[in-house]
Amino acid sequence: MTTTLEAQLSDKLQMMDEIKDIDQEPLKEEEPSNAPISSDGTQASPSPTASATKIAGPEPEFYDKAQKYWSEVPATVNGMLGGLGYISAIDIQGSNVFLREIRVPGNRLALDCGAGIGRVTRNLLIPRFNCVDLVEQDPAFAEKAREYCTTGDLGPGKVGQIYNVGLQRFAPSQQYDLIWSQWVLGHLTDRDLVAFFRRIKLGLAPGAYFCLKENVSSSKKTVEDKEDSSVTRPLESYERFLKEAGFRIVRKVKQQNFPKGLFPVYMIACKPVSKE
Ligand SMILES: C[S@@+](CC[C@H](N)C(=O)[O-])C[C@H]1O[C@@H](n2cnc3c(N)ncnc32)[C@H](O)[C@@H]1O
Repeated sequence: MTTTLEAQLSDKLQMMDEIKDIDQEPLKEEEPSNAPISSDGTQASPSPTASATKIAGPEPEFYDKAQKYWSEVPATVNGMLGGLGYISAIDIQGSNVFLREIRVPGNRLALDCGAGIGRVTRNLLIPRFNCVDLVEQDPAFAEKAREYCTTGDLGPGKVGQIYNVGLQRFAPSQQYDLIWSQWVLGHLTDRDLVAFFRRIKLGLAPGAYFCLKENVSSSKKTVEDKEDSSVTRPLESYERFLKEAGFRIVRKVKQQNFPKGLFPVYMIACKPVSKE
């Protein structure tokens, strides 16, 4: 099993399997269903409705494999970053500069998508927002996030709902001042990604941003990682899918100062076309 991000990335670079987009059909949305963990962190499984949701084609395998992969990863910052825990501070610094530049209008409530143990919530979002909700598919990470984001001087009040569900089934039930999604969208199929973007749009308060931060491929092709069951898309794919879902891109910045040999990482801030 690949243990470090460096190793994973070199695997990916070696493979450089140039694959077609997983699903290019017109997009039909699945019924989403969220299962929040209660504020004491006790409940951690999808609702019966959610688990009854069926996805056609090869997708269940794609999601099941990712779930299995992450279930074997330690619930630590190092685990979240594939062994490159030391890049966390640089990453957060880049994100902070990005958020400062776009000037997020509100500071009431934010959402962290694919939150893992809450590394982004704790270091980027909690200092800026009164309350942060999280979405994370792995139950152990979701449990850990509650602890990681409420210990020390952080206090319990800053973490709201933790939704233990895959983003492919998540639909926001609140209006957020910022929705942040980092290093997770490669785990969604193209079809689910666009459907997710459409649902996320409905969870934005007036003037709010949806931001994504993702690896992108250096070529114009999507690169597949069979081990963690993810894809690394070209930047153009994210731009196209955002547009297709009704977003306009407000700012796009490449993360600086990451170690050499990694995929380029981009931050994109966008707003719904119809709302502004
Ligand atoms: C590379 S980690 C990033 C975690 C966090 N965003 C960060 O930057 O520290 C990827 C996370 O995405 C989660 N994940 C994978 N597939 C997912 C899905 N379909 N829906 C929601 N989360 C998912 C994994 O469980 C893992 O916690």
